[in-house]
Amino acid sequence: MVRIKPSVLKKACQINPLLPLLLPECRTIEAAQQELRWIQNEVSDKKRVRQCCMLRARHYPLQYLLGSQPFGPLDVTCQPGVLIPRWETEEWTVSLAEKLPRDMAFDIMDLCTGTGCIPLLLKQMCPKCSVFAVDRSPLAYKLATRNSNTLQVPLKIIKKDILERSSEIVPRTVDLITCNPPYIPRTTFARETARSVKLFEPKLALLGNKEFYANLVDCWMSRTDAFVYEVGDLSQCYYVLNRVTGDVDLSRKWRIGFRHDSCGRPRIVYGFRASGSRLNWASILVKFGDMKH
Ligand SMILES: C[S@@+](CC[C@H](N)C(=O)[O-])C[C@H]1O[C@@H](n2cnc3c(N)ncnc32)[C@H](O)[C@@H]1O
Repeated sequence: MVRIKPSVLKKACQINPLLPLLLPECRTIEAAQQELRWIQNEVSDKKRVRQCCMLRARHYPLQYLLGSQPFGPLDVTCQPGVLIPRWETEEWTVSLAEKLPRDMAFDIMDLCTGTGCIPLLLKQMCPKCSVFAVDRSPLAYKLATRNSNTLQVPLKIIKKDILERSSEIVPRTVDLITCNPPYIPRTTFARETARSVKLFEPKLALLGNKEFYANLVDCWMSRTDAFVYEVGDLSQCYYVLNRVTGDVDLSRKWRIGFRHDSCGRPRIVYGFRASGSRLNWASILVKFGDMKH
């Protein structure tokens, strides 16, 4: 990472002596000023504002300090030990929610739910749906429950390891599965992950690779009509595509697409049954991404 020039630090200090503490994370004076305003808005006590800035200098995440993160129309409570919702996830979740039918009752299950941000937003925007949310972390389970209660968005929250026998999680099939699994491979974690994430966000939420996409094909596709899975790179999209096209039965029954985020990075692999579903997924997901199969 490029070091901050002494001239920038000096200029920041002249504006406000707290700004240099925010520069290591914010990088520019303008971004540091914005962040200081956010902290001052949330924290009235001057001593506490300084403490927050000192924690930021040590790369402590802003959302853990302020206690929340906007996610679409919702303000989701954040706590250490549970992944902070990302803008990339918010972007596709809002786009998906806008495409789902509002006037129909159907079932959604969000796997690896963390704060519950994805199912909370889907349920908020499609109130007739029944929405399940699953996570193996006790902290995530507690926080998703708290978010569901405080936002008054009812979810059925389940504490379970999804890589274990999936049949025991919910008693039936669902119309749609969403999932943002841990997808950063160990080999790239140390090199490519931001320091604040490496130091302060839970490894359980971050480290993973093909196992969650293998689990999708092996366990979950038989129990849903459609799925939307976040990915970290194109190899994870192609893993799912190749597993489906390499299997005569799956290949005949399923359509698969990829979606990029607004920065042009691969972000989603999604799929739906070609026929026989309660909902017309081909028309719902028609402009969600690019069909590959
Ligand atoms: C990348 S985070 C996503 C959190 C949230 N959905 C979001 O988008 O902000 C992955 C989540 O998966 C959970 N997790 C990891 N392994 C799991 C497993 N085997 N079964 C269920 N949940 C798991 C972690 O606890 C974490 O909350």
